Amino acid sequence: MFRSVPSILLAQRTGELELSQLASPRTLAAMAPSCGASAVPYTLLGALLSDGSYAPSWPACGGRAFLHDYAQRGTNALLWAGLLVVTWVLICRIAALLRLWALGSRLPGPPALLADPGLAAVCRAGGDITGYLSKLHGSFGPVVRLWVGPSQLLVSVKDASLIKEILAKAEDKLPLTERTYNLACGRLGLFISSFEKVKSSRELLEVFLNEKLNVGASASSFKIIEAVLDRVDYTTDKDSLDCRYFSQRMAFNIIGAALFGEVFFDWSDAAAYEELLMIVAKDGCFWASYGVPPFWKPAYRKYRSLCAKLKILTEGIIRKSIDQSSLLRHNDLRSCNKSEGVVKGPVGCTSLLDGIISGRCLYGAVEGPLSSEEEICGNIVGLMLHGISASANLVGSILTRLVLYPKLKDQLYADIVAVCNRSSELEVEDVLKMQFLLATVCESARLLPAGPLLQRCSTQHDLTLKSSIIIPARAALVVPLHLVQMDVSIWGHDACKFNPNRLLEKGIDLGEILAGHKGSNGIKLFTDCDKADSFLPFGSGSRACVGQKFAILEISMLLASLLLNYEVQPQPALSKEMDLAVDSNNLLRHLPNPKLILTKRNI
Ligand code: HEM
Repeated sequence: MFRSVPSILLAQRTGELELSQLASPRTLAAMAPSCGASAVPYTLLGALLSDGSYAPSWPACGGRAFLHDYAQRGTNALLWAGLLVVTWVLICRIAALLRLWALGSRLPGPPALLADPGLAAVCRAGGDITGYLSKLHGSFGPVVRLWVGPSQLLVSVKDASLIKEILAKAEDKLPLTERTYNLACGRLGLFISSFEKVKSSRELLEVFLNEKLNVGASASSFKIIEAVLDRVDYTTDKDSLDCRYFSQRMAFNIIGAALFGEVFFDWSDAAAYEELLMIVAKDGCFWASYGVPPFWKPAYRKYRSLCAKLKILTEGIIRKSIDQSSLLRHNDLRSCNKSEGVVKGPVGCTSLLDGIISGRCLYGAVEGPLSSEEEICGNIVGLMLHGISASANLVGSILTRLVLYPKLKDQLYADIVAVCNRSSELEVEDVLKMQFLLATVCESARLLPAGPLLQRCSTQHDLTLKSSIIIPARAALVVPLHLVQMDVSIWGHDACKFNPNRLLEKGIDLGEILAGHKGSNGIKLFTDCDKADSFLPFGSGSRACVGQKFAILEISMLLASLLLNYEVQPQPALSKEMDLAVDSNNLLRHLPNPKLILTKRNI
């Protein structure tokens, strides 16, 4: 058998070498008598520590052989180490895959093929995932597993108590969600997969969002809503407004003003920013679904350049907002010094951004999750993307109902007028008393969740549920929101019907619940456990929406101001189309996009 070069050299040193064992002419050359009899050191350390007895031939001959051999051995060692690492990674991957298959196949679901053909067909046709999951839950029960690919397991859960447990235990978001936000926003501390990493950013944001709704801030909150209404854009069509576009404008201005303060209203790039945000929000998930970013595709490169523009515009408005806040703070300081000598704390923040910056310091003097400038910019873009699309969706559905059901509009108007004192300005406390209005916003959110599936996962650990079901780590957990929030066994025979009164239970004060809510785990609006666990438009548990209270109250404030100041009607020509959207049981078959006419009320 061949011997390795090191063993030959070792043999050479010990004098046991036989010529027949020489492996190559190069080794022979290395051992030629002309190189002198002194032994070549075996290691580099040996060479350095040697007494120099081989010096006459080193480096001319033995030295070269030694270096050659040393390089060869070094390369071999590196290759071996690399091979061992790759083998180890592969073994771990295969073990994890086998484990996933073993645990996954214990869950009920269609026969385990590597990728479920039914789901693939539904996705290819851009079809109804909820309908497909509904059929599977009918056949397999409240927990169903599906193979999306050989290493991708999807587990859908429909039972109220299991959902509660899962949403509390599965603390991570799907890596795809993080990739989507990262692609669009750059580095950010919110919306990322790992709960551990997002925890403190969530808490900080919640504090500032709730602070915006503080009693002291209430007047300025309504000023924002009034400014938003003043900006209702009649330029495209003076007589009517496209409902979807109007809702988007409202949401854009509310979230923008909350984040950047009133400077947002004078921003000349606002329209371009809104357009960019909408494009980026639409395509983000598609591009993030590529495992390797498709740099070779011109459409992808265009998307990246739009994201870069979005970032530049965001940095611009952040700078404006910071300038305005420092000016205001400077003026405040001067007036405070003159009057009482007291300086305002972060409660006096003019915008959410101002709050975030003064709470954590923009320039990294305080280390923390929201401390880097880049991260603040990323978080702001993320909040704009998520907040605007989710809020616009909800505002749009409520406005549609207002024009579809004139009775609802009258009821809401009566509720608003009964509470507010026309002689003084509206305040947040007033809205907290408008029970029917709050119930309308929440019931609309129940019927039209922001997306069809609530998604979670546990990236590190398997989830063991009380019912001894084990869900393997990294499986995508989904809750089909339409099925759960319109489940007849929980919500009654009128589960699909719009009925705000279901939230107005005896002894329940929605305003009190909302005002008292401080945590970040979701608000409990129902006393019935199953209903509370199945009401998930804002999610629930460890990753529940931190903007829930803010969104419900801001949207209620917007509607209160809108209905108080304007008469909202559908465009007459479209009334027939509206009728077609509602069936004989008064159920909305699909959400149309009506044109609205707003007429200023004579107050
Ligand atoms: C009608 C409006 C909104 C709806 C329907 C909505 C809905 C949701 C939903 C379903 C989630 C995922 C929850 C879960 O996985 O359990 C979420 C997360 C989140 N929402 Fe909202 N949201 C709205 C408005 C807002 C606003 C206005 C903000 C802030 C300005 C906000 C901030 C967040 C944040 C930061 C998260 C991520 C939490 C995390 O990853 O830990 N949301 N939202």
